[in-house]
Amino acid sequence: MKRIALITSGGDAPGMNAAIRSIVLACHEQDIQCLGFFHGYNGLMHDEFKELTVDLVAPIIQFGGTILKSARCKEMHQNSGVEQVASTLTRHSIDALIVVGGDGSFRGMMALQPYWQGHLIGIPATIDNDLACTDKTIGFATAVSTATHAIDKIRDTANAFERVFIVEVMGRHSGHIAFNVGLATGAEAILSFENCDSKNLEQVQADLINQIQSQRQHNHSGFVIVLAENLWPGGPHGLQAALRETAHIESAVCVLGYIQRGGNPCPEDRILATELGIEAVRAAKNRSGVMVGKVHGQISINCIIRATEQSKPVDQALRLAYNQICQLT
Ligand SMILES: Nc1ncnc2c1ncn2[C@@H]1O[C@H](COP(=O)(O)OP(=O)(O)OP(=O)(O)O)[C@@H](O)[C@H]1O
Ligand SMILES: O=P(O)(O)OC[C@H]1O[C@](O)(CO)[C@@H](O)[C@@H]1O
Repeated sequence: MKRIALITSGGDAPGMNAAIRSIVLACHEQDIQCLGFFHGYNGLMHDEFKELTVDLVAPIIQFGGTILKSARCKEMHQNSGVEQVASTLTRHSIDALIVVGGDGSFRGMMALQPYWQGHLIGIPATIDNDLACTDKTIGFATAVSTATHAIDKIRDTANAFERVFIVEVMGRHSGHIAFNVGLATGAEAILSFENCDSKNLEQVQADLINQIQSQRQHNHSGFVIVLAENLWPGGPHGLQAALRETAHIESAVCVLGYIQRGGNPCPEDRILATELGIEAVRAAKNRSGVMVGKVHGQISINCIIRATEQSKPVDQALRLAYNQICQLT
């Protein structure tokens, strides 16, 4: 193997830079040239790249974002776009492409498979943690930590004003961030896909109102609701209006948004990214169509189809813990 291409794709995740660094260092050690293409699949489409050297990546492990930039790329949903990417890889005599990204980015690799003979390796990196075949994705631990610290601050003002707060967290359509952050902050309520029947939100709303009203009778502290994005019609403001209109409950809304995607990666993400980067280069020699992950503390290499198609529910133990805490408080 002489030459590897590398992209970061989809939502950026803290730890992507640590993965880039590790891949480049592993390539250097094995005399493999490493070309970094910019802006996800767009860079492969438009031949926008730079050779990644040890000097370039040496100081980046602690930084959020990605030095290769990231993007979504519409053209990848059409055969002509995929063919263009394949032709760039062929023209540069690339032996393997490593994609650092989420499930969509891996679907891009699957689309590429029929058009390109080189080896395709995925490294899971998304704050959403919605990829199977790995306990955690790169960026998730940092996002949970960032959101936890933010809600701790919100808690102070919620208590001081005895206010209900609706805090929206990211996760696209999965509740990994919502459940972990909700438990870590002692949120009074977690509303996510896993514990709310989206076809019966009226019942969810009625239960929530009961919970708020009964808490009001017993103590005068704040009430923090962690709400998963894309769950409630109209988002957190929709829920805010519903609480006001049906029960005269006033609340404040805080959308944590992109703050969860930024910032320096926590040690756990740096270490995970470093391990997966090294393993990805090793796998690129003789495997293709696989994702390198970590399951129960061990490196695990699985087919990207399985990683993207299999669902990864929020840990049952986490949901049980939340239910028990709710009964105790
Ligand atoms: N079905 C598909 N076929 C081909 N390419 C795809 C497909 N789905 C996604 N892609 C490519 O991968 C890119 C990234 O996908 P997406 O926007 O879903 O982010 P992601 O990798 O899932 O990361 P995150 O969810 O963290 O943002 C898309 O912009 C597109 O270029
Ligand atoms: O950057 P964009 O395109 O607004 O995407 C936001 C989405 O990306 C993520 O941050 C990562 O997948 C999701 O949590 C969120 O729904």
